[in-house]
Amino acid sequence: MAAAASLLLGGHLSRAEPAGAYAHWHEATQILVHRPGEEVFPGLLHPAAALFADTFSLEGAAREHQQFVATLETQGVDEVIHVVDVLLAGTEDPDGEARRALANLAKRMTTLDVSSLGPADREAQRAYFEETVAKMAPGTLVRMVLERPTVVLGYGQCGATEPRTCIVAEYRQNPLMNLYFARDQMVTTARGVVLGRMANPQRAAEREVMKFVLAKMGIEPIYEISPDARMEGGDFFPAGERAFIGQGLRTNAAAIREMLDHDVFGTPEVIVVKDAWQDPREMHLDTYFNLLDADLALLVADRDVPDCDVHQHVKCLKADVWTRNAQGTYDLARENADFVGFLGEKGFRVIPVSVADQEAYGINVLTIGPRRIVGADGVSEAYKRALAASSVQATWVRFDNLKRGYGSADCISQVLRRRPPK
Ligand SMILES: NC(=[NH2+])NCCC[C@H](N)C(=O)O
Repeated sequence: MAAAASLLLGGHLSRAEPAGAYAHWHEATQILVHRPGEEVFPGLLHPAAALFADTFSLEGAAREHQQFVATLETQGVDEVIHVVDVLLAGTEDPDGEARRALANLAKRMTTLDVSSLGPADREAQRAYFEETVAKMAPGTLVRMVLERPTVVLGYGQCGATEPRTCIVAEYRQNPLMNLYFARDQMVTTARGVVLGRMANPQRAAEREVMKFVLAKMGIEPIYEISPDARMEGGDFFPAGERAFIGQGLRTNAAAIREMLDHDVFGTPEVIVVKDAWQDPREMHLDTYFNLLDADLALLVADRDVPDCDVHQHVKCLKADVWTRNAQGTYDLARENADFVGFLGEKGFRVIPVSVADQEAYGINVLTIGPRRIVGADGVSEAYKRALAASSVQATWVRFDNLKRGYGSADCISQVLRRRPPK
């Protein structure tokens, strides 16, 4: 509520302290989310093309998202900020800067295809479109951003009773169906926000919208991954002295190299977790690994194999350990170290999670504080007992629809600020 109020009053949310998360188990205080809306509809027609696991009820997913946000608020998260609220903030004034900026973004996300028109009509239609955008309601501009329509103009008949030639249109869209997975477009490190590059073309445009949203919140990314590299937020965990980053299906070595070279982590150590399996069921590090506290981690049981051999066991994890030297650059201190062994060495006890509970998104829980998580229900009683036995306080919400987009609580939350313990 505080968030909505300051958006309305100030027009943006800029603050003295920059965004940042020093450790994944520190108390989450500001979370950016997007409730799935009409932009998801085409994905329900062909889930695979949308990077979804299955079709689902959009109304159901929206309701589940609302309940998730309500749960975060009752669990004490200070601010849960919605992408749409940021887009709309301050746009009531038709001559204001906020509306002008939103209209420009909306125009960049929309295509007016005049290629089958004659030269004079092209110009006239472009001008007409400009005039139309200038009069649009802010909500229409937001739909343009989320649904990314293409209006294909051509010549046709005005109607059955009117044989004149008219301009007619066909409509297509390239919507941001996965925007609700708000973890993935960026990472929040100890130093600030790094804007990623999505691995799949279906999600490529999400970064521009998130960049706009961050700017409006007063958050300037400390770095943006270059167009040739790939990095998605689901692969990253800040962990105090160190940061973990997955290298696999979605995030590549080139992006991690850039992040090291530009010193975006701000940690003495960076652990690159190398996944040879590269299967969509475990597309990001946060689908098979998670951190619940300074000494407690989750790992899918069939990867919890010490001293494994990648040639024998495709889900075996190896880790490259980079350490920061006196010049502030990183050296490769250990290559292909045993990941499970490394966790033990650094004092993390692992709760092994069965493949069935992993598939129920039991690992993709959101850590909102030390040993405090919010996750999707549908996991086994045995798993709930294992968490309780490690003093983990878990709140379970129903995500029957939402998770069929191929993700759960962690994937839908971008924690922009975490508060270190006093
Ligand atoms: N952090 C995550 N695990 N995100 C899951 C993203 C799911 C989304 N449908 C995709 O394929 O990109």
